[in-house]
Amino acid sequence: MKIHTTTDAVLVLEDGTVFHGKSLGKIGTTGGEVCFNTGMTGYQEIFTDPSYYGQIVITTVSHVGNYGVQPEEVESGQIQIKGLVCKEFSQHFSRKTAEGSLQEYFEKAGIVGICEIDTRELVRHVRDKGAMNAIISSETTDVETLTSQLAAVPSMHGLELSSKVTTPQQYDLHVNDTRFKVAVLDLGVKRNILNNLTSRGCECRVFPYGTTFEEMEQWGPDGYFISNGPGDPAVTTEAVKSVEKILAEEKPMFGICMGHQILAQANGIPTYKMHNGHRGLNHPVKNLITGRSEITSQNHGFAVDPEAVKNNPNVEVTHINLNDNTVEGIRIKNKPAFSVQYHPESSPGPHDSEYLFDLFVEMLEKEKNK
Ligand SMILES: NC(=O)CC[C@H](N)C(=O)O
Repeated sequence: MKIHTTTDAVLVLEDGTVFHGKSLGKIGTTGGEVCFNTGMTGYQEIFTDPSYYGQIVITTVSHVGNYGVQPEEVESGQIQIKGLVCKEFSQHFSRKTAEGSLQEYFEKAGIVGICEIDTRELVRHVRDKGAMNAIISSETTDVETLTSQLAAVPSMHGLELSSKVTTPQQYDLHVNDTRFKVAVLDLGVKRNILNNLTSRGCECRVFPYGTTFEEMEQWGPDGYFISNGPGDPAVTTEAVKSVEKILAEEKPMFGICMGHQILAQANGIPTYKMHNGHRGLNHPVKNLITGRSEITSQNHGFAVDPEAVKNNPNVEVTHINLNDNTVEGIRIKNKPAFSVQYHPESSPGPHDSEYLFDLFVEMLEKEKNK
């Protein structure tokens, strides 16, 4: 195995904090919003999840790269993170099915990162101070230069990013025995969400961000799926317009993460930026309908306003987060529409919540037989 040489690298946070470490991936400079993921496994799925577009990921797991990479573990066609921060970055990998090292994978994709950082200290800092922008460089360690470059990194607040990661053109996913036709509004959809739909007999037509309800409706779908995606949901307004029409026409719909935030907004419920988001595979959520709890996979930095949900006569809270009571799921009273803030497709993560895809299919069945 070819071992790549490392060089000094530096991480500069928006609040002036500086961490020194070693380079990983491509030698270069990169900026984005720092966020931390508390999962122990699943780095390739995380790095290719389009919802991470524009973000620098810190992994709290201390050892990254040790099981290499393989093509089946991608959630989209490319690496989406802007950069990686970790403690130990392993250039050696050991797994029978792995096809290459994470180092080569990053180099090929031009991804810059930094390792040999005290990630415990860094995560505590970000946890206490809240989400902020940062810059990583292995080209220069001159903090002054980097601080001035950091000023040009856009704030995640008010940033529309779905248009950057959505499919450029609509495409179809066929299944052998089509039970239902589902129109997917792609705000940055993860592959495993689509797999969960097709494996349940849903033929999907995936539409780009900005597609109107009328354009999707022409295909004659049985229901709609509104996907996850990066950026600030408050400015993902084109999707809100489509969902308002889906609701007005009483068409079945299911939304995940960004899709959940869009369904909330279509009901007049605003979103807000969290102090720190939820990112990892171990977030406890309670289903208020069944009383059962589930361990969920999460990746979001915004959430829906709990007061506005409570005061909305048309919306019911179906799931809450057991760590901080944030709203994790809603359904619309007397309409076939529901959504969750977390990721039932997991990937990576436990499969406790896959039942939500079954509920969607049951809903499609019920509506079709009406
Ligand atoms: N995974 C997602 O869909 C994330 C939604 C949104 N970008 C957020 O951070 O809250």
